[in-house]
Amino acid sequence: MPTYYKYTQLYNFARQVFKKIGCSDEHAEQAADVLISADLRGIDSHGMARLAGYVKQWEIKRLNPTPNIKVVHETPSTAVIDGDAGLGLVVAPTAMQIAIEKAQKVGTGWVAIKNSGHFGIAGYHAMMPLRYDMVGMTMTNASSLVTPTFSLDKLLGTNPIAVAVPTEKYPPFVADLATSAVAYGKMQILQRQGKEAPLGLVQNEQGQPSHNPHEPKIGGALLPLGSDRVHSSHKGYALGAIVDILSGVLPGANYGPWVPPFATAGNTSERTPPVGEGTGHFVGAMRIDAFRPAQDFKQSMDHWISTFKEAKAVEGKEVLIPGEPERNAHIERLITGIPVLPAVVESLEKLAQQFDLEWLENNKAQATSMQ
Ligand SMILES: NC(=O)c1ccc[n+]([C@@H]2O[C@H](COP(=O)([O-])OP(=O)(O)OC[C@H]3O[C@@H](n4cnc5c(N)ncnc54)[C@H](O)[C@@H]3O)[C@@H](O)[C@H]2O)c1
Ligand SMILES: O=C(O)C[C@H](O)C(=O)O
Repeated sequence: MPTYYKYTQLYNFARQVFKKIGCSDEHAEQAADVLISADLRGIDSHGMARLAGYVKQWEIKRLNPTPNIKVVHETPSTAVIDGDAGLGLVVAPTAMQIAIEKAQKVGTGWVAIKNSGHFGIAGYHAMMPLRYDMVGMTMTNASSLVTPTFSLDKLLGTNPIAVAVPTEKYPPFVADLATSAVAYGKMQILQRQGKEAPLGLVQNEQGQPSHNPHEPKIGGALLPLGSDRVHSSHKGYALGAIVDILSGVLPGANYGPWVPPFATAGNTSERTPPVGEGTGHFVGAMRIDAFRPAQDFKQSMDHWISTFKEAKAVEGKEVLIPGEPERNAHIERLITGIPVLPAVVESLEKLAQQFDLEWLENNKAQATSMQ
């Protein structure tokens, strides 16, 4: 059974932990905001559940809490950023801010990032340009846990893509998804719950279908989006490869199996020597009015959304717009609080002890009253 916490409690706890590892106030707030947005949006795989993983990165000296994030190459519409081994949770929003400023000046901004780390949910960064009437796009490579179609080798990360599009009266369109059949974080949730994985998400060491959510740690792997060749895993493989090339090869970050493992990832071995610097991301912002008056576009987007919402649904189901489930979770969790599984509570309790924070003791009572 999960325990429910107010998002402000979790946000403050995460912020304090980031400060304890040496982050500035500004960086700690930014990093905590990305994590808590994941939990609020119902993406339990990438919120507070990952906090201990970022601390672990710092403990093994893979994370610089005081990075000098700088532009190392640029044109009016593009830049390459060196994240100085900082938290991806901070480096990616910094890069997106630069992309937005470029788009404000010349219509679009594209920023490739090297020497960064795990950036949390791609959707957070992709949504940043929305308030400027811009389309946002984000992607990142990640620890290699995914096989290319027909392979036994884990050469790709779960490499997510997110695209956020502004609207007039409807909530924005926000597609935010791993290019693997499932994000590894969802396997971690099954591991915490002691549950099996449905077939089609992982394969075992021999490349056979498996129900074991631990497979990526014991010689097996995650499958690309599509699961197998018959069901179009070659397209998931291609999408994951595109993300890896733009995020890794383009800026000079590591790519493929050289992407450094995130501390809690299934694949813990690091392939050396590296072929680039750290983990890579790619972000972009496109000003709508560089193409068409923003108001016209947003009205058409509303029409697009209403058309899809009105589509005839199969019995007992509803057609959803990408971003809708997360927005519904956000509204609900502001009221109910955020459910945290026992294994995650335990990891947070350990952090509280490690950093001499009193958070969990104080909040258990309040948490109970929210259920
Ligand atoms: N930082 C990293 O290295 C990394 C790697 C992989 C994934 N992630 C993050 O993990 C999170 C989860 O990814 P995932 O692939 O498990 O997500 P998912 O499989 O839950 O898919 C989510 C997307 O599908 C949409 N969606 C869900 N149901 C829908 C429906 N019925 N109709 C229309 N759209 C629907 C959602 O709105 C969302 O855009 C994402 O936020 C992603 O960015 C991060
Ligand atoms: O956990 C990782 O290494 C990548 C990502 O966050 C995922 O959940 O797939």
